[in-house]
Amino acid sequence: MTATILDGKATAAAIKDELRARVKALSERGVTPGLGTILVGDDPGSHAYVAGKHRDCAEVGITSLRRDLPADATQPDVERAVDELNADPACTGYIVQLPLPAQIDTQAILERIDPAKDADGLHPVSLGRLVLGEAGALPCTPRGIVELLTRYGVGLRGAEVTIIGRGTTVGRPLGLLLTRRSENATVTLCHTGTRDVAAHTRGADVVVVAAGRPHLLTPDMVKPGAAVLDVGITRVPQESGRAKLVGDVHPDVAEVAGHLAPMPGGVGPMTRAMLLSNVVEAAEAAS
Ligand SMILES: Nc1nc2c(c(=O)[nH]1)N[C@@H](CN(C=O)c1ccc(C(=O)N[C@@H](CCC(=O)O)C(=O)O)cc1)CN2
Repeated sequence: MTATILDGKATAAAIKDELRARVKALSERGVTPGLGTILVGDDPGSHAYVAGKHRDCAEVGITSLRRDLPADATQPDVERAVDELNADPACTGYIVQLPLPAQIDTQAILERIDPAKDADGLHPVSLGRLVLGEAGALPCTPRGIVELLTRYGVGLRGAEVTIIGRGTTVGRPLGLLLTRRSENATVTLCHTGTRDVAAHTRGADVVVVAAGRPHLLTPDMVKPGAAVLDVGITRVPQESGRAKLVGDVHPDVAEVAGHLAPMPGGVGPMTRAMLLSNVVEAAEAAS
C-alpha cells in the first residue's frame, strides 16, 4: 500500500482562494481585516514563518502589521508591543510568534493579548472556550489538522486517534478539539511519560505526531490503512551549512498508512491558512 498524500499545500491554496473572496466582500462593507505579528529574536525558523504569514496576508488582501524586537528584548519591551497592538484599530487580530527567548515569560505575554484580538487561539480565554465547546479562535495547527482530514473525507466520528506530544500549541488543544461532539473521536494523548507509545499507535485509525523527535513513528507502529499526520519539524545541520528539515514520521510509513500528511507540505501550510481563516472569521463576526 502507498498512502494517499494529504496535500496541505494544495488545500491551503484552495482555502486562500475562498478567503480572498470573503475579504473582498468585507472590504465592500468597509471592513479591512489587519493581522499583526510580534517576533522576538533571530530564530531563522520563526523569521521564515512570520515572513510567510505576511505573504499570505498580501495574497488574500488582509493588511499586516509587523513588530520585530531584538533577541535581548525585555519583558516590558514585549509587553509594550502587545499593548500597542491591543490599542491599534488597524490591527483586528494578532499573534506572538513562539517560541519566545528564555528571558521572556511566555504565558504572561499570551495572557496580556486582548482576547478579542487573539488570532492564534492561544489566550486562556480562547482555550477555555475550546474546553467549553464555545465559538472562538481555534489554535491554528489543530484546526488545520481537522480541516485537512475533513476535506479529504477521512472520518473522525468514532475514530480512535492517537496524538504523540502534549504541547499547548498542538497536542493538548487537538485532543480537546477532536473530542468535541462535532468531531466525536476517541483520543489517546501520548507524552514523554507514556510507557509504550507503540501500543497506543498500533490500534489507532489516525495518528498525529507532534513530538519534535526525528522519525519517531516507524512503520511497525502503524495500523495498515491508518491516517498519519506529521507535525514535527527538526532542523538538522548539514555539512553544507544549510539545515535539513526532518519530520517525526519515518518515510517508510507511507508504505503502510492509508493517508499521510507529510512534512513538508502537509500540516504546516494548513497552519498558515487557518491563521488567515481565524482573522477573517473574527472580522466577519465583528462587522
Ligand atoms: N504563535 C505561534 N507560534 C508558533 C505556531 C503557531 O501556530 N503560532 N506554530 C509553529 C510555527 N508555525 C507558525 O507559526 C509554522 C510552522 C511550520 C509551517 C510550515 O509551513 N512548515 C513547512 C515546512 C517547514 C519550513 O518550510 O520551514 C511545511 O510543513 O511544509 C508553517 C507555520 C511554532 N510557533
